[in-house]
Amino acid sequence: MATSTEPVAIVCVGMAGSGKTTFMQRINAHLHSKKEPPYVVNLDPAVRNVPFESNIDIRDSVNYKEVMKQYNLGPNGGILTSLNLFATKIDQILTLLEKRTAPPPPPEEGAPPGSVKKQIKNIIVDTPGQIEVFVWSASGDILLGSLASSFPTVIAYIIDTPRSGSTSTFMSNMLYACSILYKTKLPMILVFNKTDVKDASFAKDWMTDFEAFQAALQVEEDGGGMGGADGTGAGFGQGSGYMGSLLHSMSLVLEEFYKHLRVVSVSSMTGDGIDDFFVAVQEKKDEFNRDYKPELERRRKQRDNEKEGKRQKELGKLLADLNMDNTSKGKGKPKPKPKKEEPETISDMEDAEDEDDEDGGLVEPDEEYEENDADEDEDGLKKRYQQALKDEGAPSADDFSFAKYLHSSNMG
Ligand SMILES: Nc1nc2c(ncn2[C@@H]2O[C@H](COP(=O)(O)OP(=O)(O)OP(=O)(O)O)[C@@H](O)[C@H]2O)c(=O)[nH]1
Repeated sequence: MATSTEPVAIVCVGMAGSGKTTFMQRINAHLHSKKEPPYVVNLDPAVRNVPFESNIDIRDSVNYKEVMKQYNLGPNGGILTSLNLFATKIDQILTLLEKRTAPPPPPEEGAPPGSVKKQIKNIIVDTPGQIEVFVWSASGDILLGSLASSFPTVIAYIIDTPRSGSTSTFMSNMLYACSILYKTKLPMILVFNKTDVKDASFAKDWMTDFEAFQAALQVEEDGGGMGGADGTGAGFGQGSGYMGSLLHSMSLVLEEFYKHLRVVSVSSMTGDGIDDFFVAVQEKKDEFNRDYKPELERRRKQRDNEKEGKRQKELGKLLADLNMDNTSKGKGKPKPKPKKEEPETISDMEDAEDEDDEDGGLVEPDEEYEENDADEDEDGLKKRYQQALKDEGAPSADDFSFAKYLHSSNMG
């Protein structure tokens, strides 16, 4: 059962330049000032300098430049492959996180009050600016999924407020956030950053008041511009009715999506709004435990059942290959192997080799196998197979003797 001391994982996601790293630095400093130092994880392999100390840094285990050189990749491929390599260590990472965030042992008698260790309550995670590389990759899935299966996990989507000033750039950002929410299926906080440059109240209004968004849209249409790259609304679309009606429809569609979000405005530069952000984290943590966790557990159970079904199927196939199933029971001899035609061409030969490979290296039982088999109890054999097919736990002594038995019968 969830407790309020249970650590929460905050994953910072956002477009390049939105201020993720500066925001990470700010919340890190904030937590330190509250004497609640967080556990810091950096998942951006391409970042040059991180202005804070990380407890786990992807760059310590994967050299992004080397990965690019070795696999002949571009920058995005390099980040993706680095994340893939890092994701293979997820078990070790989780073990470490669980160990570090566990409640400390009770203090020894007479220990000075300052020496008592505090439990880590926040894990903060920085991600690459190439959102799609992280959110839409298998490794991102593994990293986020594993984190969420161990800790309440919250996505902080960082938005560059000054660059979201026009209705179209604002809408693009919201659609991106929407896709992340549906892909990760984790609670999300929208963090409007850089509010020292531009106040985010306009964005809050647009999200809560449909009329306000429509009015802004009208002003932009009348002004003949539908949002330029600078976020000011100049230069793109030139007031085309198409853009206006698309944005209008989008705002209606997104109304439902907005209800699931918590919005905060902060300045990573000045520290404004950071307290608000942590209130939002607490709310979303409770929401995770209430709504998301049962769904996660349901999905995990479903996956386990599917895995078990597959395992049983494999077992059936294996026994059928060895002619150990009920249909062959009592018949004594395994089915004779059909005589293969001599290959006439190279491709025939390759096909024949492929067919052999499909057996997974298992050869048909021969006469000697059959003799050995007579002594072998079928049920016992099934059990041993089941044991061998289990993907967890160390192999038993039985497994080794059975492997030896299989090996010798194949060699015979
Ligand atoms: N004025 C202002 N500038 C900010 C704020 N937060 C970040 N910046 C600036 O925005 C720029 C980008 O910030 P970063 O923290 O490097 O952004 P990022 O999202 O980590 O960028 P990538 O690492 O490329 O993904 C830097 O020049 C920061 O100084 C803020 O709250 N206010």
